[in-house]
Amino acid sequence: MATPKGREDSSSEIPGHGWQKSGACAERLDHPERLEAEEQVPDQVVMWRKAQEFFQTCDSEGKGFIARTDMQRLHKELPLSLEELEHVFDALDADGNGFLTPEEFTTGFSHFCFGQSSQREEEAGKQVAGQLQEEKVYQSRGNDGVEGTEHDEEAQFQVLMDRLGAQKVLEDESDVRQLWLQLKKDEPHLLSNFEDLLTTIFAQLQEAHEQKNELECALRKKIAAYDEEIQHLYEEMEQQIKSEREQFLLKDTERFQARSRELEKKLSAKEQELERLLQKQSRLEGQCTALHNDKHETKAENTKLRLTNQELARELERTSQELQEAQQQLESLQREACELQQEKEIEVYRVTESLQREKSGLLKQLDFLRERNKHLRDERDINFQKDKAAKANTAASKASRKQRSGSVIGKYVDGREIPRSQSVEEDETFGIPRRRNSVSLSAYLLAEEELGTGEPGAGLPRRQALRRIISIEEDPLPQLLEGGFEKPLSKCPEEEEVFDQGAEGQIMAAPALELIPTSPRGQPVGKEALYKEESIPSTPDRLFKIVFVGDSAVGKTSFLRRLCEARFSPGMAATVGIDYRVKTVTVDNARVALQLWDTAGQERYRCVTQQFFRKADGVVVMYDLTAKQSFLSIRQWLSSVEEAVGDRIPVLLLGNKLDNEKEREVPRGLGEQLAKENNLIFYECSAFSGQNTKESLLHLARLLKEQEDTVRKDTIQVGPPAKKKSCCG
Ligand SMILES: Nc1nc2c(ncn2[C@@H]2O[C@H](COP(=O)(O)OP(=O)(O)OP(=O)(O)O)[C@@H](O)[C@H]2O)c(=O)[nH]1
Ligand SMILES: [Ca+2]
Ligand SMILES: [Mg+2]
Repeated sequence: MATPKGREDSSSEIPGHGWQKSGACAERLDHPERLEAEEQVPDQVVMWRKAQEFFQTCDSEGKGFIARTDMQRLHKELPLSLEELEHVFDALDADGNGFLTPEEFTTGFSHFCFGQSSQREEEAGKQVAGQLQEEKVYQSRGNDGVEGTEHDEEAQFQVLMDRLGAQKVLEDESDVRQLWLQLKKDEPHLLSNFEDLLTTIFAQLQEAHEQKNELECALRKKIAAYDEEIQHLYEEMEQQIKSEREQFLLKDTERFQARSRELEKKLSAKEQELERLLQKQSRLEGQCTALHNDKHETKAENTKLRLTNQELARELERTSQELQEAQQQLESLQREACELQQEKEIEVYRVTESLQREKSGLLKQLDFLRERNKHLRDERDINFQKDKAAKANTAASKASRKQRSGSVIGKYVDGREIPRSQSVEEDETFGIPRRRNSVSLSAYLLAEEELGTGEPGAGLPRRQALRRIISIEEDPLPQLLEGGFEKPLSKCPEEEEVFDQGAEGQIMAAPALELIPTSPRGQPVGKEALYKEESIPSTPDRLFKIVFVGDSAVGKTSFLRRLCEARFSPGMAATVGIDYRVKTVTVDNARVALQLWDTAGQERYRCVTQQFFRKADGVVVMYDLTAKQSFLSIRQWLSSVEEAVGDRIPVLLLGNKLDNEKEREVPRGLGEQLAKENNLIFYECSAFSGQNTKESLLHLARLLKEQEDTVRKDTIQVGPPAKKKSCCG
């Protein structure tokens, strides 16, 4: 729509509800000098005013913006259809948010107007150019005629189209050409309107097109911006994602690393566990193989043991059979031994009987001879006797001070003086243990000795020697106990003289009998002592043989005398060969008979004493604690005992003469140490005072009894419990 050239000035402020001074207009108002410059151009201000009126028309509620529906109100004001108004709204809504701000409205409107006017100027220029062209064309056409007319119309139409710039907006011009030509023919007066309309439309279209282009380019820009933004955002997003991812990866890596570390730890733990399990498995396998081998070995051992067991069982069976046979033989032998023993005893009693008869015969003869003697005795004899008695006393006292001569008993040991009793020969024949039989022999022998003063040594008259038979102290025979001998004994004390065939062969009258210590009953003290202890003599439960050894003069004989007769005789004669006593003691309610063998300490009798060790059950080794040499010989005695009997029998070490403390040469500790080294029983004692004489021997007797009990237990354990049977019934 061509707008009037004239311009109105509008110097008035445009009050606006929401109106902004925008763009050029705002500039004009701020700079009035410009306004003059522009008074020449009032159109735009008019347009501006128009625009303001339109905006207010649309924004009747005064919201400050126009919505689509408000735009419809312009329908009355403007010759535009609703669609066109829509187009216009879209064209004006630069930011496409569905609302028109005052800026968008005025910008769009002024654009439209200004664009129009500039366009118009352009168009005007073009028009002029177009007219010029037409004139030319017309000039040229003028030459062509009718054809030329159509051609002209076409050209006109083309010119019009060109002028309108339809090429840009119209794809197909045929309809318009047709309409134009139609109008040109039918209604040429409308042609200008039509052309105007076309112009407007084309302008608008063009504008729309431009706007569209602008929009497109704005859009493109926007899009570009958006794209850029999106790109930017995208990049940011990318960055973020990347950083996120990196973080995530980092975290993930860390987590992964942590996890992998954890897993590594777990793995290493598992590996260690596995290692341990493998070791354990190998150990267990080792144990298993070891057990397996053990099992085999055990099996093999088991079979071996089973076989051994079977062999042992057979062996045991055989042994028990042999044991039974041995026991039967033992029983038969014991029976035989008992029978033999009884025969022996009967024999012994018979011999004793015969001996007694002989003795009583001899005694009678003796008495008879004495009677005779008494009558025959003259003064010479009496003088001689006195001299002899005096000499004998001095000799006896000298003898006890100097080396002593053999004991009385020793004379008999040579066998020269007394025929060996039959029983002794028989004993050797039957090999029966000599103990019992040696009792009869030695009882006989002892009886000899006892008859004297009890002081062997200075020769005892034969008479007293004989009397000793009467007082058989050990194991008195039953009929003897009927007191068959008391009578001759009681007679003995009046008899002072007894001949004695000493080992040296000299005959000496015995000193007056008053020397002989006798008990009130006129018996030698020893016998009484014996009775005291054995109120009711009975067969002892046990019988042990004990041998006394030690250097000469240590006090063996004195010890035995103290023990058996409870008395001490100073100035004892040295023992010759062997001497023997029996002492019965009670140990733990058992009666134990001790055969005490007294040996001679002097070197020259060593061979005799040696042979007596063989059958010993126990040995007593004695030294004199006032004579060091006698202690030094103990080791020698011990070795000869060991040689003879080994170390299987108990040995009692006695340090004698404890009463003589002031002359002690051997300290107690030495004796204890020696005893400890050789596992001996040790006591210090005194035959003189009797200290420790019984205790030491009781200790030895108890040890012997315990040893025998142990041996018995073992024997009984081996075979079936044999019936308990004493040998002599
Ligand atoms: N002080 C004292 N003297 C004693 C003791 N025991 C013996 N005697 C004396 O020592 C001397 C020797 O005594 P015997 O008993 O004959 O010695 P032994 O060991 O029998 O000597 P042999 O028969 O030669 O082996 C005698 O003079 C005794 O009186 C004692 O305990 N104390
Ligand atoms: Ca808008
Ligand atoms: Mg002696």
